[in-house]
Amino acid sequence: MNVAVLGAGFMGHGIAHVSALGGHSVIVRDVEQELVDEGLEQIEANLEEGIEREKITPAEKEDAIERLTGTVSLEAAVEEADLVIEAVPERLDIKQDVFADVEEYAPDDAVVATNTSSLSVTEIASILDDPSRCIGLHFFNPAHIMPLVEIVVAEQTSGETKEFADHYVESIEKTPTTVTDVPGFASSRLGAIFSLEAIRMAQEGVASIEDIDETMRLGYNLPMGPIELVDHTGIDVNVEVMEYLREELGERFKPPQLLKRKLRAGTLGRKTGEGFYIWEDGEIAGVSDEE
Ligand SMILES: NC(=O)c1ccc[n+]([C@@H]2O[C@H](COP(=O)([O-])OP(=O)(O)OC[C@H]3O[C@@H](n4cnc5c(N)ncnc54)[C@H](O)[C@@H]3O)[C@@H](O)[C@H]2O)c1
Repeated sequence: MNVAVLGAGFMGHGIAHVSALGGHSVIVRDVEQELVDEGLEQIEANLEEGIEREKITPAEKEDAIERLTGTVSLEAAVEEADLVIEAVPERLDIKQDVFADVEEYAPDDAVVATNTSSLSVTEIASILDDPSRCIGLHFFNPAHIMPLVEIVVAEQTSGETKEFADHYVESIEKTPTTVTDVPGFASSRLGAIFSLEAIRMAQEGVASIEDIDETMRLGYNLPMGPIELVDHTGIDVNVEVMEYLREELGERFKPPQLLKRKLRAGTLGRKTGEGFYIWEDGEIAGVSDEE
């Protein structure tokens, strides 16, 4: 199928990567050519790493690269799409603007999916003339490695759209879970509360961020501690998710001051090289001294 991925950032390039490896023709769209190019370069680097780790063969990499193109034109990206997946910033107005444009240029029967981690899919879909073709496809970061896709069924989603989404997730060899469209779905709601409490504990001096993360890694057999996870997924994205959950579900989701300070300073975690930790080449290289 033809897949259009809108946004070539962290999630967008990962979704494009797995879609191309799954045998689909993929067009990635971002607002500037430089961002498109960076996304495509990142996919190539991640595919190369896949070869080094013996997850894919060099031929699979070449085939995936051949199926991938990039553009800054929304029309060119979606005009022949069977499936459009948006991975633009986590703001209702931006996502709705994007969907309104998609409806103008995409075929009438294209499925329109959002990778929102917390917004209401039902509300995003409401901008469409035909919201029955909208669904949530919630990938996890990094999308080319994480095996789960939460399929979020909006109030308006048709059975046909859900079936199409199941089929797509299967084609990219991910495991789907299905959730109804409630704030934070199953994953972000629980994940946010976990990270929030960890940051509050660091703020109160209960333990260092490294010790909090180490405790959860070793004590609960997690691959990553809850504060490291915030750096990994992006402090800006986390604050937006927490603010939304706070509005919908209550004060227990209020972002801690320490997290907001980092947002204001522009130290957003792995993607800017510093958050709670210092990051070099995607790995933790130390702890930020701004604690
Ligand atoms: N980062 C995560 O861990 C994670 C996990 C799951 C879901 N998500 C969700 O995925 C979405 C994207 O997050 P991200 O971390 O990839 O953000 P990001 O900032 O890395 O990427 C967003 C990209 O969208 C581009 N963009 C902005 N407006 C656009 C438009 N109109 N058309 C096309 N591109 C546009 C930006 O230039 C940027 O490159 C958000 O909804 C987020 O909640 C994020």
